[in-house]
Order: sequence, then C-alpha cells, then structure tokens
Amino acid sequence: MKIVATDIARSFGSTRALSGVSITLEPGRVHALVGENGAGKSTLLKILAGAERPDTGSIAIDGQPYAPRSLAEATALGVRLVFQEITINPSLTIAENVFSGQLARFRSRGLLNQAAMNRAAQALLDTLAVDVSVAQPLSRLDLGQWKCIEVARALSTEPRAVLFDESTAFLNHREADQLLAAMRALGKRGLVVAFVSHHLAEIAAVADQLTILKDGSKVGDFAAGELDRDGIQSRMVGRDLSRGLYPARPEARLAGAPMLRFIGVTAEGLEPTSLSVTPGEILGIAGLKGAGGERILEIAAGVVRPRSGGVTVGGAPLVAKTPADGWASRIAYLPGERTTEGLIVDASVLDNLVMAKPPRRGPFFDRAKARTMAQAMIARLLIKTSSEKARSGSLSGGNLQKVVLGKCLAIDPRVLLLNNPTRGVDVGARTEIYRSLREAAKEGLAILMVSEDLNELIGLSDRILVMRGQRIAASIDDPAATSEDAIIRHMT
Ligand SMILES: Nc1ncnc2c1ncn2[C@@H]1O[C@H](COP(=O)(O)OP(=O)(O)OP(=O)(O)O)[C@@H](O)[C@H]1O
Repeated sequence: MKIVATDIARSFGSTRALSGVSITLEPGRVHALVGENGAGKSTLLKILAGAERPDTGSIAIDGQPYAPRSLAEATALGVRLVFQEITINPSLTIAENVFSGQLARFRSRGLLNQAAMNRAAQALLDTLAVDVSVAQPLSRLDLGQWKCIEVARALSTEPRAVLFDESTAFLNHREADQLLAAMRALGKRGLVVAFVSHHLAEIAAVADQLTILKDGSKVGDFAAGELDRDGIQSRMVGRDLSRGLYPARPEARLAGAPMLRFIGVTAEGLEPTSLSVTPGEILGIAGLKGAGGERILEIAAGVVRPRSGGVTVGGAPLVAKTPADGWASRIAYLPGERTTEGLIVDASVLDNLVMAKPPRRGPFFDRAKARTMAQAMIARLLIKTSSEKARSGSLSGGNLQKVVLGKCLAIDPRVLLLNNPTRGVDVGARTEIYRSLREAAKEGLAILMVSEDLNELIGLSDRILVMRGQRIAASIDDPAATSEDAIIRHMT
C-alpha cells in the first residue's frame, strides 16, 4: 500500500490546523511526523485514518481515491490509527481487548470460544516480538505492554497501514523501546508505518523518513540521517535552538531553610523517606513506575496521607489533608494525567488557568483580572490557542500540558510539585518551560520534579534522587556530571 495525500487543508473555526500539506507514505518504511505543539500532526493522522475530514485536498491509496468518513471506513480499507491515550479496558482479558468489537468472530451458537480467541490474540502479539502472554492478567503488564496490546488490536483487522499518534507519550523509556521495536517489526513486514513523536532519539532510532510540519504547513521531507538534531529542531521551531534546551544553573544556591521537608515518611508504596527541598532548588526524582517518586508528590500535594513520619512546609507541619488544602497553602501540583486529574477539558483555557485561585473583587469573581492573568500566562508559556475563551479540549495535547503548568504557576506557589511536566510538549516550548521554572526557582520557589525523561532530570535539576523499591537508592549532587546510564543503574 502507498498513501499519497495532496494539498490537504483543514481549519477549526479561525484556526488553520493544516494548509496545503502533501505527504507520501511508502510501504515498508517508518515515517516520522514532527513539529511543534499545534503544528497539525494529529490532525493529519486523523484525516488519514478517517477520524477527521479535510476541507480540501485529496488522498489516494495505490492510485485509487481514498476519502474515509469514519475510523471504521478507514479500517475496512486497511488504515488504522493507534491513539495517544491508553484505550485498554482493564476489566477485560488481554485477548478480549485485542478483539474488542470483534468478539462475534469467536462465537458460535452463542458460545465464545475463549481458547481460539486466546490463540489468535497470542499470534498477533507474537508478530510484534513483544514479551506478552495472553495468560497474564492485564494488571501485571506495564503501560508499554498495554500499548502493544492496542497495536495487536489494530493488527487484528489486518491493516496495511498503522499510524501512531504520540503513542509513546505516556510510556517510560523502557516501555517506549518495546513499542518502537513493534513499529520497526511492522515496517519490516512491508506495512506503512507513520508516527508522531517529540523525541528526537525515537526518531533517530526507528524512522526511515521524516516530515516536519510548522503552523499547519509542511517545512519539508527528509531521509533519516539527513538532518542532525539541531537541524530538525531549528526547522521545527523556525529559530536556532543550539544554545541548548536547559537554562544555566545559578552560580550560587539561595541560602535558606528547607521549604519542603520529609522526615522518615512512610505510606502505602513508600518506605521511610527523608528529603528536603530549599527555596530556589529544583530537586529531580528518577525511578521506575511504582518506585515511590509519584507517591512523594502525592503526599506533599495532600492526595495521599502518610502512615507515619512528618512533612513540613516552610517549617510548619503540612496541613494538606486534601488537594484543596495543598493549593490553599500555595503548594501547586501538576499530576501525571493531564486530562483526568489536571484540568477540565470542557472548561475554557481561562477557567483552567485561574481555577486554582480565582481572582476576586469583594465576593465576586473578577473576570477582567482573570482575563489579564490568563493572557499573561498564555504569552509566558507560548500556549497556542485561538483565545483565552477557547474550550480547552480544542487545544493540542502539548498545549493542554502548558495550561496545566500555567494553572500551577498562576497561584504564585511556594512549592511546585511536577509529575512529568513536559509530556508531549515540543522542544521549543520545553525551552520556554524550563526557563520559566528556573526563573521561578530563582525567585525562591522550591520545585520537586518526577520525570521519566532522564535528560530532563539531568539538564534541569540541581540534585537528583533515584528511587528504587519505594525508597531513595541514590542521591546525585552534581547532575551535570552524571549520565543516563548511571541513573538507570541506580534505578534497576
Ligand atoms: N477539534 C478541534 N477544535 C478546534 N481546534 C482544533 C481541533 N483539533 C485541533 N485543533 C487545533 O488545530 C491545531 C493543530 O492541532 P493538532 O492537534 O493537529 O496539533 P499537533 O501538531 O498534533 O500538536 P501536539 O504536538 O501538541 O499534539 C491546533 O491549534 C489545535 O488547537
């Protein structure tokens, strides 16, 4: 199968998501789509997969016109989309997830032939060369394996093209490696494979071909290896980023008593832990899922109660018994899941940005002040939205992430708790976010950041704690002198 899209345009209201984009996807080649948040990458994949219609332009498959009106129609014509979000149903078995919507295939006279379905699901998983057995309960698998089950589901309809929309965004690097290997395997089998990613290392690892989009237009098509990292990044953002992603660390640390302190804190999923973050400091936390890093954030945010030990903020015992208490005492929390925990997608960008601390005049909501605050945050974090009144759900994934961060910064916090703050955020915007975080730290903010992106931890943190087995396994005082490998060794 060869897919040729010509002159595709698509607008949403006054936003031009795509204009005049042409792209050719060849069989057996892995094609990467890159660009800043809001560049139009997801919209392009959705159009190819039947989830959106183009306003103008045409698509042909092997020379035949192709204009799917729905995901189902595209599926029937051999094109499947794997979404960014996890779409596994944990109450079903692995095989039922693989064949969801198609169970009738394994039913005869009202009875489900579980054994046949399991065999078929296993066969699909085996073609991906991933280590998943259908006999395992879903709860034993990691997110990367879940994602591979979704790929197996896509393969269950025998597609000839599989499109991945930022499918590694919620995976740690080990999980992402499994998915990338699966993509490579599909390419080797002669399928069309296209994926969106913000991680240039992933692109270097699997892509044969690269298309760069910017503001809805195509910058160009490139063969793998034709551009180096700087070349890709500067074409994505339209300016030179070679000065580096991360701001310089301050020469001297702010002196001062710890702003956040854990003294022998235990909780479910956390062995006795002591740590402190001083004003001005960015403390990074590395570790595999479940190793305790996220738990530390949840305790400091008032989401999880410690079993024993003490937590102090600004020298006084933490009173956050609920997340609302946390916000009220100027502890801002950016959770790992933006759309379920971090914000309300049906509310406007403005409402989300000021939600944690709505400005008031007397007893009333001060809309004029809220608008000024929201506009300032949109400018500060380069949030791409038609206006502060737009529905948050209309923003691209990376821009939503910036809204959640903006909501945190808008309360002028003393402590900022971050769980993977730049998930799905493009490289240009990340530079701005890192700069904003460093500036806020310089003004006395204490930042505690859990991240699966080890480069981010190394580049931004003043110190790194590595969690293993729900306790601190190592403390790295000079991140500039460490390496990803060294951190991974402590993690595993
Ligand atoms: N359903 C929609 N309603 C309104 N605007 C939309 C809708 N879908 C996309 N847009 C807008 O179209 C533009 C392109 O969005 P798209 O999701 O394709 O970007 P993207 O390149 O995938 O970004 P990201 O890297 O952040 O996921 C954005 O400005 C976005 O706000």
